[in-house]
Amino acid sequence: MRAFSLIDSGDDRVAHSLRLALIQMNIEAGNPESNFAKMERRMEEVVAGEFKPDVLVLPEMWNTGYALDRIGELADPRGERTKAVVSAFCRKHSVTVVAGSVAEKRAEGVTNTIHVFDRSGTEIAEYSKIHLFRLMNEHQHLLAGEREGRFELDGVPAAAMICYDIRFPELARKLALGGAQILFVPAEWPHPRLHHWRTLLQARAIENQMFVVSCNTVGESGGSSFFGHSMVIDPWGEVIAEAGEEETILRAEIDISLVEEVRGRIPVFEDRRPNLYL
Ligand SMILES: NC(=O)CCC(=O)C(=O)O
Repeated sequence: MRAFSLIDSGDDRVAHSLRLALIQMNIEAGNPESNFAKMERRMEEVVAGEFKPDVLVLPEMWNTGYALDRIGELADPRGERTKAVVSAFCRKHSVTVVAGSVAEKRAEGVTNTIHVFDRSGTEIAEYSKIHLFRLMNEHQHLLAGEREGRFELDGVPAAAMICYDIRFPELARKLALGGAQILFVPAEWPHPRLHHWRTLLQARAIENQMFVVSCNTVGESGGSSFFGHSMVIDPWGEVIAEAGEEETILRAEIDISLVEEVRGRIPVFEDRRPNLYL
């Protein structure tokens, strides 16, 4: 029995509700071995519990953390280790995974990249962070992505942004205009900007009338203190689940039909006048 309800429309089975599990973890900067081992343990713990998730969400740069000085030697070559581990996990447990982001070594440089896998373990999307965060020196060590990240999870149109990307509302709006109903946001966002994090995430949900699912890290590293507060926000802007500042698994079930309902109540997309301000 699948964990979510489905509407059958020929072969196109559309999920109505999705069960989400967000792995809010303390990442050891500069230690991919330890981070892979811990993440694999956490993922197994999540699916072994009573709450059977449809989608697992992992945080930003979970393989290396912000060990940017050594990122070239630490990053996962072409993301191969990440892909092998997560794809096998999806196949084994028939779950989808938004595999946070990992530092990935490519011929041109190191990217901060999300891989998304469906229930069969097939990679269905890849997105590399397009806005690099100067305050944490990303621009000196990482290569920016050049395209947006969209995909479908169990028939639900979705998209991804990474951390600092949420400060760019025009990207979220473009993804929503393209049909996204859930926005996934892996992050590694530190104090003292908790109020920015909460406000920006809620604003992206309210203005685009979509779910926002953000998975942050916790712990201290490189002089930064990552505060957690992973969140699941509905299209009305209500926070339906929020973690504290400790390692945890944040679980929530979302009803996708709420997107249509909210978009029907306040028809923001129909009322836009882009010819006046774009
Ligand atoms: N890892 C990041 O992109 C951090 C972004 C951040 O902290 C911000 O304030 O923006």
